[in-house]
Amino acid sequence: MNETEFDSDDGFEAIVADAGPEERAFEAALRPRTLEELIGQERVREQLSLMLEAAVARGRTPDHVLLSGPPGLGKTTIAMIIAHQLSAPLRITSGPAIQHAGDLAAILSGVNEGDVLFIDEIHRMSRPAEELLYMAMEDFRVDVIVGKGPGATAIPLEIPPFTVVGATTRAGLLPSPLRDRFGFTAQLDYYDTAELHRIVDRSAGLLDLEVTEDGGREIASRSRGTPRIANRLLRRVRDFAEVRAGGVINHDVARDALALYEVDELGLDRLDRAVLGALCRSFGGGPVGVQTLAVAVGEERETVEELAEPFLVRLGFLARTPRGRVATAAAWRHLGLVAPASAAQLPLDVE
Ligand SMILES: Nc1ncnc2c1ncn2[C@@H]1O[C@H](COP(=O)(O)OP(=O)(O)OP(=O)(O)O)[C@@H](O)[C@H]1O
Ligand SMILES: [Mg+2]
Repeated sequence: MNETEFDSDDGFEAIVADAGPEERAFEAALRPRTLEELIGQERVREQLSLMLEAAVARGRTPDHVLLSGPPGLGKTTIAMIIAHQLSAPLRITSGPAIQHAGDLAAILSGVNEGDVLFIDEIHRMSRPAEELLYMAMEDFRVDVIVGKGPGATAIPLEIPPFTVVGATTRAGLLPSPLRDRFGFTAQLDYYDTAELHRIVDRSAGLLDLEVTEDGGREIASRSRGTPRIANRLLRRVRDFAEVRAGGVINHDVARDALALYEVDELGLDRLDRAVLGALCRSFGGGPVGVQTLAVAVGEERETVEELAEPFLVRLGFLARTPRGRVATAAAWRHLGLVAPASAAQLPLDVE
């Protein structure tokens, strides 16, 4: 095992980790405000634009919208755009904040006609709240149960027509009665390098940065198909360019800055490489249980499962098999190691 690669006391600043307040403000500043400003996701953009325009023309509230897809692809951004295009107020809540049906009833009783109610992480609502929500979405009327036991009474609550925009990273976890109440579902996909390049250029423009063509492409190609990561990398490269390179972001500056931050040419960060490194060097390429793997890199199991593995799986470097995690021959190659003859080749028989 190469200790220096991940045996460090400053922990992993995973490039996909949750943002702090400063990062969130930066993100908010770069959010496209209209459908025209949104880059990529052509089909979703066109479908939404049609639906919203039709609703406005008819003077009706549009269908409820469900946005699903991995983190950082634009769900919150699109929810805000929907309200903006409708010139409607946006009310924001989230699944974890709605644990009792009463929490939702309180929100619904404050809804005005035409409001857009954004429910982030909608798959994390409680069951009773989910049931109340889909009744509200369908009939614009719910019975709120007041009191308990034999004395409980149902008080009908009329809700003016409104639009729910739900966002989820796990559409599969939504019960189908709830999923069925959404007239429009958009599945967001990873962005290609050309789209990410346009996003980098747009952000650079907003931040008044000079980024050359090859500099922008270098950042885009290390962004893991994800706009949020493209913006994050741009931010780090900006610091480097300002302090060490006179401000201009060209190919070499982008490459050197990202090398400094340990983001490699495929976008793997230190955590990703630590996981792959442990898998290959300490466990001979697996199979090894995820818990054992997590201990080997000094991280929580959830961190490995949620932050590192999805991308490694997407790249075809790691497979989740019934017997544990397995490194593929491509993973060995990426680490500059010689794959043993037994190393898994894709496609694998997995789960
Ligand atoms: N299509 C796009 N064009 C330009 N920028 C985008 C696009 N999609 C996302 N972004 C940028 O990426 C950042 C993250 O997007 P957003 O917050 O909407 O992601 P999300 O899908 O809601 O993520 P999460 O699941 O973590 O909530 C935003 O700051 C936004 O500026
Ligand atoms: Mg979001």
